[in-house]
Amino acid sequence: MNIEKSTIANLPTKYGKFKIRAYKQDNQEHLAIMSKNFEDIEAPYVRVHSECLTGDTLGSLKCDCQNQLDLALKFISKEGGLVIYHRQEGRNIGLLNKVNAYALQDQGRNTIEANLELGFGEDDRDYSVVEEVFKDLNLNKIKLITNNPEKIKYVESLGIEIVERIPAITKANNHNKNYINTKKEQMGHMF
Ligand SMILES: Nc1nc2c(ncn2[C@@H]2O[C@H](COP(=O)(O)OP(=O)(O)OP(=O)(O)O)[C@@H](O)[C@H]2O)c(=O)[nH]1
Ligand SMILES: [Zn+2]
Repeated sequence: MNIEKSTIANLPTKYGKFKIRAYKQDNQEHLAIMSKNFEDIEAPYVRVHSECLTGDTLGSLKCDCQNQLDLALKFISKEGGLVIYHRQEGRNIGLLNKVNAYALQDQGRNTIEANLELGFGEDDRDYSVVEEVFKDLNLNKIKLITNNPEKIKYVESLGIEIVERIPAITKANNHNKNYINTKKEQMGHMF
């Protein structure tokens, strides 16, 4: 696999001081956001956060992404570990298609039905860059922050030991409760 990686730089944030390294795979650029001391931890906390421009940047209430990112960065800054910011917008259908999916959701489709109606799978993400990040940073034992059983399965398939799973549950609102319910009922997410 052809992966290009940056050198490591400092990134002071409102959450604390992190180090960052960018990874480029095909046309997607991803980021590892690491707490200062994570190399010294036997099993660091890891969050794989898939990009959601509408949530992460604009504060959309249609999903729980911004709250989950906020939770992960606070937690990792305090407890040690890393967030992999995985640039696969809209479960990897891209921003334009996600907006089309949102328009279908405005007409009553749920998050899965909208994707299928547009000719995509319910979740088209590919996590192969995550394997490269784990190798690059010598991670073989982690504590994974997620509700998503697919992420757990993927990490375990790499031979990485998950010593603990930390739920990424945040407060729901009127706009995202159906979305969260669909993830729970139809995608097996552990809420
Ligand atoms: N296609 C599509 N993508 C969405 C929608 N809402 C959020 N997303 C994308 O879904 C991804 C986040 O997925 P989630 O299901 O919230 O969470 P997860 O990463 O699978 O699982 P957790 O680790 O438990 O948070 C991001 O890439 C978002 O852009 C939607 O309605 N349609
Ligand atoms: Zn979102």
